[in-house]
Amino acid sequence: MSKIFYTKTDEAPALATQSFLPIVKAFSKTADVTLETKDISLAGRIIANFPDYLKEEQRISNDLEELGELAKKPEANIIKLPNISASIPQLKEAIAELQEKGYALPNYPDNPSNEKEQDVKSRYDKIKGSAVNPVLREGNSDRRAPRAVKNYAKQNPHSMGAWSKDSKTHVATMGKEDFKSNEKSLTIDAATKVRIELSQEDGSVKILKDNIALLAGEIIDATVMRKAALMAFLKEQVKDAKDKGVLFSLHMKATMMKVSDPIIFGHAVEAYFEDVFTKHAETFASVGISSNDGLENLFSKLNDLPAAKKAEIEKDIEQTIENGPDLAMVNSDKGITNLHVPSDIIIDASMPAMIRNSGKMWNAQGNTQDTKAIIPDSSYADVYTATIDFCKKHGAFDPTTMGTVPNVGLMAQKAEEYGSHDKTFEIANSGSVKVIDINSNATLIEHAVEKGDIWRMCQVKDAPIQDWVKLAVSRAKATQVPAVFWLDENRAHDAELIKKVNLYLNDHETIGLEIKILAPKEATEFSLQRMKEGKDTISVTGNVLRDYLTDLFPILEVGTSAKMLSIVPLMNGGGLFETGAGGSAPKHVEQFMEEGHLRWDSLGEFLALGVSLDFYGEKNNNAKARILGDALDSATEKFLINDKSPSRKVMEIDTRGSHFYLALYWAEALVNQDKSAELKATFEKVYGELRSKEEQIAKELIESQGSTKDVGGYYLPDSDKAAAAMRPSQTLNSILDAI
Ligand SMILES: NC(=O)C1=CN([C@@H]2O[C@H](COP(=O)(O)OP(=O)(O)OC[C@H]3O[C@@H](n4cnc5c(N)ncnc54)[C@H](OP(=O)(O)O)[C@@H]3O)[C@@H](O)[C@H]2O)C=CC1
Ligand SMILES: O=C(O)CCC(=O)C(=O)O
Ligand SMILES: [Mg+2]
Repeated sequence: MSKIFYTKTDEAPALATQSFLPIVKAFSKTADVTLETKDISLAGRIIANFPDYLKEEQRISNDLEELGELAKKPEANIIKLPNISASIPQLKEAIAELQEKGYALPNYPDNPSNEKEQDVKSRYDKIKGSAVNPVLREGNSDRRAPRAVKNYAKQNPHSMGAWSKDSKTHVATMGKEDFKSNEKSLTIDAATKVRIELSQEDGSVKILKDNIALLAGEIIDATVMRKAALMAFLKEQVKDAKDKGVLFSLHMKATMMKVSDPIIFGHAVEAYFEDVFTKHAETFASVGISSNDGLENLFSKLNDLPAAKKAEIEKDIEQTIENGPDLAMVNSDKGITNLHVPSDIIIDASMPAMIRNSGKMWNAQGNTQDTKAIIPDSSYADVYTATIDFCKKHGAFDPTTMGTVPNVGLMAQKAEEYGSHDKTFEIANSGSVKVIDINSNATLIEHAVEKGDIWRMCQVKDAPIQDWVKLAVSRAKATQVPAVFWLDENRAHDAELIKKVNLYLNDHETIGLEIKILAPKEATEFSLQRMKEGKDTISVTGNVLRDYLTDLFPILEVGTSAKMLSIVPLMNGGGLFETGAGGSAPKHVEQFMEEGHLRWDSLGEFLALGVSLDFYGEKNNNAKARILGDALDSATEKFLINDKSPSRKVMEIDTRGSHFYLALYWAEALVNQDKSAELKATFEKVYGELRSKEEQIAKELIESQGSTKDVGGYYLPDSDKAAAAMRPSQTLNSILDAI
């Protein structure tokens, strides 16, 4: 019999699971639904990949690999919570925590000097960054705010910072010699294999990657970001931010674009701290400081130096900050800047948060200030420029009246940038990079490159494109809302995609539907204008815009992307149900440790479980599972109407209290249905008890707050301690245990 696979992940969502999963298990049991947990946490993935270093009893199965295989089967039914896409500093922290817990794992070798270290590094590099989503996402993405969520936001609008016409906030982007401007693209006629090679100036040839299999109809693109142009751009921005008196802030995605963006981040650190890096180049090299890992790592490595040297460097850094433009802060109280950790500022969440906050970010004094948002590559920067310009002109959006922009995103089978991880290279020697067809020996794409340039290739297969067009048409039909393909005919890759979109639209009945193709800037303006007028518009986008827009619009519309329904209809018939569109909210864990209050909003989990149960019922002919799913949907609506989402403040309802109310309403809905007398009878008792003890349970849950919490670890918490911390109401626990 098939099962629902529920993922164990990291940080706030993993804590929330400790409280929510016991409820889900207790309820599902009554409908003969089997649930199994799979560990895709960062710690779990590390442990699973190093069995040869570990004791027998420490070894665990490779759950990600198993789920990846399952995702290709029609019976797949996976509930996927957000997991950490680890930057190098996070990966190193996780390794250190595991070593401390007795796992004899090797250190991450920054500069491997032998084969063994090379093997260790390549295993860790597979775990690093966005390593889970591309494996599980064997389908395209359908993300939207359900009607109940929109209605809730209209009645309970979140705060929106006012915008002023003379805000100095702006986006700075390269526009030349970047990934967008240097892109070349073509569609492959017949299946073949290609290799990527670097012809170096001394005449020698270095193979960067061999035997890349391409299918007929596959689109490939390749491009290069030039280091010299990037450095000149970044230095200009440092100066300009100082001149204009705005915050210097860098926005990119070092997690998802795990090869290119940490390098770009490192260049920004070096551009800002140019004097420091020039003066101390040798010292930095001697202790293995890499600008790519950020300031936090730099400061910790200074401890390996003699005290006087350390003090001298710290003073130079302080001086540079004092003389330079103000830096945007991640945490002003703790002195954590935008340049501390590459994974701290992730563009999909950071730009909308800034736009929601009047276009301001935090400065070192803990005040908000206008900002220069630096987005080096110009591929999608226009979207934010257009949004900022729109807010300057029209003022902030009004959540009580604005429309919605759902998304249909192309991402199946490592589409587009998801497939670039193993085809992105920091160029070691000047020359030219060529993509060569192994069968015909023809050069398909060629770029002249210099040392330090970042070259990358992406691919997108034909079948996912067909599936994406089909999904877009079906959403447009289901909602009768205009659908816009965000594609720019002047961009090489998009021009290839446009040909296919026009071709595959012919496969569908589209009479009466409004379907457009607009470049990202125009698509943003079109959608924002409609949104302001209370009208809805479907955005149909490639992979990166899928990521950006499914935080941007939800954060403006409903305050957070945690409330999104996030479905991935898998191409082979299964279902992957993601929980919201946000990340793993590290800030929330910090608050939980300090104050015992967790403000993770599990609405995404509730929505995902609802569709997963429904899907389960349909696939397994299990009527009770569908009743359970329907009841959960009604419960979620009531939950929203009664506003039982976690509060941000300690001693008010938190994640655990919100789960209790969901259970209460879920039981109530099962009592109120008439399709299954058996379920009704079971839940009459449960509901009666939950209702009569509501006050007692709510009190026990609140009283457990207000003190520090210890769950025995960050990346690998102690599951007994975490369960105890997340299930503090004995009254609730015993009712659930009795189901
Ligand atoms: N699908 C996945 O697996 C994803 C994973 N990630 C990973 O998550 C980590 C953290 O990423 P980051 O960019 O900081 O993004 P997060 O989404 O974790 O955090 C940004 C902010 O979003 C809000 N938020 C997100 N989810 C919730 C929720 N359920 N309830 C309440 N508020 C929420 C909070 O903002 P506020 O304070 O404004 O309320 C939060 O501080 C990274 O490792 C990243 O790679 C990121 C995105 C998706
Ligand atoms: O894969 C990742 O690292 C993050 C993905 C993400 O942010 C998203 O899917 O919205
Ligand atoms: Mg995202």
